[in-house]
Amino acid sequence: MSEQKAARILIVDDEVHICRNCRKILSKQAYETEYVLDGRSALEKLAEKSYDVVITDVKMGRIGGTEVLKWLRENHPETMVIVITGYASVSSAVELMKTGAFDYLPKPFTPDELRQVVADAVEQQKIVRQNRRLMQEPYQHMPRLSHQLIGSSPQIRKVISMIQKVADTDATVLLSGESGTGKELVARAIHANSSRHDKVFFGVDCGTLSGSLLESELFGYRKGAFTDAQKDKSGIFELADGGTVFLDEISNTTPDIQGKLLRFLDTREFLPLGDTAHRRVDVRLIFATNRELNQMVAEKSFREDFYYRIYVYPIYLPPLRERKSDILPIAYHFLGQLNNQRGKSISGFDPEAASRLLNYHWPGNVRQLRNVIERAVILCETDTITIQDLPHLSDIDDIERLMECVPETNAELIRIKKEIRQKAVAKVEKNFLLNALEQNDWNISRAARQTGMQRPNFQNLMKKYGIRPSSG
Ligand SMILES: Nc1ncnc2c1ncn2[C@@H]1O[C@H](COP(=O)(O)OP(=O)(O)OP(=O)(O)O)[C@@H](O)[C@H]1O
Repeated sequence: MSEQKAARILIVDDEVHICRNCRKILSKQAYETEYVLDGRSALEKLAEKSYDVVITDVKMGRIGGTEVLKWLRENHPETMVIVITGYASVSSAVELMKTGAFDYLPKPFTPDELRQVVADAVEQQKIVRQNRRLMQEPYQHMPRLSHQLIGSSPQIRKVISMIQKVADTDATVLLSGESGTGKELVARAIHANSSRHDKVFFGVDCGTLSGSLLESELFGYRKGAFTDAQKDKSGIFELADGGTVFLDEISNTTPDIQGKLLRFLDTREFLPLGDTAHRRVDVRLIFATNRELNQMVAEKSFREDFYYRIYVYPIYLPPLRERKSDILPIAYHFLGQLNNQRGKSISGFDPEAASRLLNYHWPGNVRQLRNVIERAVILCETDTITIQDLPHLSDIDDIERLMECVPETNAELIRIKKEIRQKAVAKVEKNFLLNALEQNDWNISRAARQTGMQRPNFQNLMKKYGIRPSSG
């Protein structure tokens, strides 16, 4: 089912007003809904066509929710089942969850509760489907993309289309995005798809070279230009004649270098240190930054004239957490590579591991994803990666990594503070719930009472963190 199309939902309940109400609430969400009033009709419908989510009452005549669930588990294991139960029969709902229901809704429930549980089920189902597809045919499902750029989110499609449009021009490109989002990969893709593809591609990390060293690396020097210049040395621009030079971390250059690059961009001429004759070369330039250059211009820490000269064709690489649908395809891509490298034949991720990958924050973006998969491939002893093989994706690691961040802007500071707060609170709330439940043999009422919290609130908190009674 495509992401645009709404999910198809079947409601099964012998109380017609419940069916109608559910239908009314869910139709507003652009879901396609149908209802039937008994288990037998439900099984007939389910045999006719497939549904993404089935919401079923437990007790209904001869064929109840248990039978519907059992039939679905055997025949359509990917359909998510939500069980509606009367308060008294919560324990049977819990039993049903142990046999594979996605969640349960105690009666009476509010429209918001229904919407939330259905949205969660639809989301979970997407993950399960995408994961299964990728597990069965990892490569056939990869769209054909330029230069190994994996992903099919709208954002990555836009990047690819921008690469295709600009590659075969000589336009200067400015790539921006957080660390590890794929800026260098995009620079290489531009080069590989340009008429310069059989010429050299030079990547220069401006962040690691000091001003004078960077200058001599880029422009070269003549013997005697400075004390250590024992002989002439060609610079990168000269060596890259006909090709592409990728200048990474351009925000780290001095105003002096920026001025020289500005002149070079205007004329494609440069003067090696200690020389008197200008050289002219044919080089395409691609710049990258993980800082907000316009802000640096406003703060006068980046030259404005240079900024406008390089801001010709900007391409923004969004962080991985903002294009979640790319996570699993990229993960499977790395898994394939690493299987080959390490002589393993791991077929994929189990649903829980896939969910963890999808819901993680990925501060280090695709680079971090690759490292995580590499570690998982090393740790994995079966043919499927489980969360045991993803030990570093825990909340604590996440919080610690956030605490190491050095925000560069106020907006970033606010975002990071908010994330630390949310994750830390989530960690404490989960500890609180698990501790109370464990002390009370997973009896929710007793656990709630012991902590002094209302049972429904306690239960809502459990739901928020996906803590199910069956976990006990
Ligand atoms: N869409 C993608 N598909 C496949 N691999 C990707 C993708 N994006 C990034 N990668 C891989 O992720 C790693 C990091 O990417 P890259 O070095 O291009 O990031 P970057 O933005 O240049 O990082 P930095 O700012 O730290 O230099 C590389 O191994 C790269 O091949």
